[in-house]
Amino acid sequence: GLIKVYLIFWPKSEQNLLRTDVVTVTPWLAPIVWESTFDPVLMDAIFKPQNLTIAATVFAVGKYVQFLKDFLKTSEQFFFIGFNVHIYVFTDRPNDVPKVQLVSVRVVQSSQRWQEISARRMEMVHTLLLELSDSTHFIFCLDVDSKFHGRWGSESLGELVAVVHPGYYGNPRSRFPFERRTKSRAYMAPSDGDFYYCGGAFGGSVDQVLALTQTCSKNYRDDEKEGVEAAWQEESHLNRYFWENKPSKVLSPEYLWQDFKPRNPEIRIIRFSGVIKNYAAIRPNV
Ligand SMILES: CC(=O)N[C@H]1[C@@H](OP(=O)(O)OP(=O)(O)OC[C@H]2O[C@@H](n3ccc(=O)[nH]c3=O)[C@H](O)[C@@H]2O)O[C@H](CO)[C@H](O)[C@@H]1O
Ligand SMILES: [Mn+2]
Repeated sequence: GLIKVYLIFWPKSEQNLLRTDVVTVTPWLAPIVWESTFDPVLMDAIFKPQNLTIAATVFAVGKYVQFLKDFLKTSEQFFFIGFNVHIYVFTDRPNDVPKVQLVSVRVVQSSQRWQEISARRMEMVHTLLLELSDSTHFIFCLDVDSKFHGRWGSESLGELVAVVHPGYYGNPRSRFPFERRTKSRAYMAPSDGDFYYCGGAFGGSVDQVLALTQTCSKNYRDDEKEGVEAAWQEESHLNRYFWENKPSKVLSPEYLWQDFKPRNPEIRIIRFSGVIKNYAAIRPNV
């Protein structure tokens, strides 16, 4: 009797599975994943027998192909080790894609504007997912200008998964860079919003990400027809989507840090991080 009650309150190692310095659950009871809130061995023991296939999409258009080598190399070290992983690389320079197993290359058009390259990812991911729905269980859509530095695994799986943007999580909600103009379909009122999520990493089940990419790409296109481009392109539409459709799991900024930022004390591990880059040298426009 007593010992079982004790175990319910203090599973396994009480020091390890407890974080009191950060918020670990949302007001709609979705977990927020931080180091030491989960047991990686236990998570893998639950998910590995399910024989899941995990897809990741990454766009490397124009000069961004230079980031592929490190992205792919580090994904082999840290991303869903021991799972069936398939990476889909979208590029206009297929000959520059490093030869790595389980990578598929899809040729896409470039654009004169980085904003369009970034924003059009949504509809291309949507098209891909229509083909993958039978063979793939979960998908993550990731920025290419980044490297893995630590485990990113089964603890991140969920129906609809958002990553808290590393740049704003200490700010009051009113300072989140949501789209504030009512003429955009990404509009968020001053009191709206839970977290500010990043466009550089999100995911979920194939069905959920199909719905997300359909809505976000349609809203981006419909805005475009009216001459409107949201403040942070698809990231703005993504944030509006997650406001209306709450993520079932939220990943902490451990899952997308930025190399130029000093590591805050609550960040005990950096799993994935954007590299420092010279925007003027690599983007088609500034
Ligand atoms: C940390 C984070 O969440 N970053 C977001 C932020 O970007 P960043 O400043 O990190 O944007 P970025 O330059 O990495 O562009 C986003 C992604 O688009 C692709 N790309 C872009 C330009 C190009 O010439 N070729 C190319 O392939 C590439 O996969 C890149 O990783 O703002 C962007 C604005 O829309 C996106 O929301 C990014 O996801
Ligand atoms: Mn990026």
